[in-house]
Amino acid sequence: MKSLIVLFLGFVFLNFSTEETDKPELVNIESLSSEFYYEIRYATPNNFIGETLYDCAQCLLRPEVAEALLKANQFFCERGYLIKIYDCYRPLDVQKKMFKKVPRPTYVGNPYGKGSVHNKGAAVDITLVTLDGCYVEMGSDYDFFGRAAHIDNFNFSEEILQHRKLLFEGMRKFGFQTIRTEWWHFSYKKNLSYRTLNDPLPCD
Ligand SMILES: C[C@@H](N)C(=O)N[C@H](C)C(=O)O
Ligand SMILES: [Zn+2]
Repeated sequence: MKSLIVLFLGFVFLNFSTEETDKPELVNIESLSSEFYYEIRYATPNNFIGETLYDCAQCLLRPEVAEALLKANQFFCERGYLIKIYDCYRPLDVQKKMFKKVPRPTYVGNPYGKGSVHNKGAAVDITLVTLDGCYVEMGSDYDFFGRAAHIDNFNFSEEILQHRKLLFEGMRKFGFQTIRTEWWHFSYKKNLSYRTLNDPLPCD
């Protein structure tokens, strides 16, 4: 019995140490693929706070989430579109600033409750663009907090509904979940074991 317990503890310890030493917690998606477009709004004052919140424009994600996003991008590419990234990992302190401005958990995850899946490096805010980077209409601007952003609002042209349908289909296919109030937000399903982070973006 004693040796079984020792064996079990050894196994648990080895698993933890492998996870902590071998795998980086977050990867920069640019190091995995050059096929994304970027408009990291929180690295500019053009966002709903009106202030620059990040020191640099980077998309950091859990490696598993980054791999899933690469697969989704390939899916869209085969259909004539690519992903444009608005936001990925977001430090908890930035979440607090956002929540102070918009204390509505349906639009900004509550940093004093569960937080946001962005704070775990496991959510993305994205849209689609054409292969050469041209705008694709989704029915509202990014971070428009109102009915026009809701995914259960079907009061749009057939073209917009088709764009949204494709976006949701591609993302769900590779393990992302939608939320009802924001067409651009996708949380990776398997995020429960990831911890919340507050490290600033690693800008050189
Ligand atoms: C603030 C917005 N871009 C967003 O990501 N909202 C969700 C709900 C979040 O904060 O997790
Ligand atoms: Zn989001």
